[in-house]
Amino acid sequence: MRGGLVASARLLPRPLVRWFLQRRAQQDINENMSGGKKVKIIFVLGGPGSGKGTQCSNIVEHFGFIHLSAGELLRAEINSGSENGTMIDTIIKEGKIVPSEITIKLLQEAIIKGGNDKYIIDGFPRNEENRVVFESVINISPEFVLFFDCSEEEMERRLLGRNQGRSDDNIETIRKRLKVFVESSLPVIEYYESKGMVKKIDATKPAPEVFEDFLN
Ligand SMILES: Nc1ncnc2c1ncn2[C@@H]1O[C@H](COP(=O)(O)OP(=O)(O)O)[C@@H](O)[C@H]1O
Ligand SMILES: O=c1ccn([C@@H]2O[C@H](COP(=O)(O)OP(=O)(O)O)[C@@H](O)[C@H]2O)c(=O)[nH]1
Ligand SMILES: [Mg+2]
Repeated sequence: MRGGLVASARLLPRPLVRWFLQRRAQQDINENMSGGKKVKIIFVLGGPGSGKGTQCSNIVEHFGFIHLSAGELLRAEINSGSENGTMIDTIIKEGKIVPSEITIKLLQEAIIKGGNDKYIIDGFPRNEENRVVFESVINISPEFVLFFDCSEEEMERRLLGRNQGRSDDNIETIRKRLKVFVESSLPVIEYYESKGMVKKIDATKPAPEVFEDFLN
């Protein structure tokens, strides 16, 4: 039966399948919110190595947010041995951006599982398509967007010293990630800037000072 459904879904036009999945996602999030407060989100953006993860840990310690790192969710998906794992692994090693549907589904599941009303989403949306699909599927606008602004030399230096055994923290992939950040992620920040939603922070400073600037 399930196989039959999957086979029929393959025969349907992609826009129709996408519409159906969006309806399902909105329903799920709405059910999660029913009886509770409206879910609030903050996006945390910045180049690779700008300190997003470090500052998100500080923020959750001081405020009652749940920290969702899109990159961590994707790495967990690889490690779970899911059917998409190999594809995600290849994309991350190449420094490219995973298809929106995959990342958004993982974020949606994490929001529902979190059962909280405040989420800080780290490293997403990474391109305009991510942003548009998230808006239409999840239907929540961020309260504001934090942008950790850091020089490329400093980001490169930090990533080479991160030492977390990541397959993408090597000079070749780092250079590709920096290029993808400029070409695909900066336009997302510019979009939110045009709406007056960005809090930009100088992230080249030492981590405690960056957090101080966030608090002010
Ligand atoms: N302000 C900072 N100054 C120096 N090193 C930092 C700073 N913030 C983070 N780091 C270090 O740089 C590396 C990348 O930080 P991380 O928070 O993982 O960045 P991102 O999530 O943006 O890639 C880590 O090793 C971290 O300890
Ligand atoms: O929404 C996302 C977030 C991450 N990634 C992939 O996961 C990698 C690592 O992301 P993460 O945010 O963990 O890296 P960071 O910027 O923190 O170093 C990225 O380079 C992308 O290949 C992605 O495709 N979509
Ligand atoms: Mg990170």
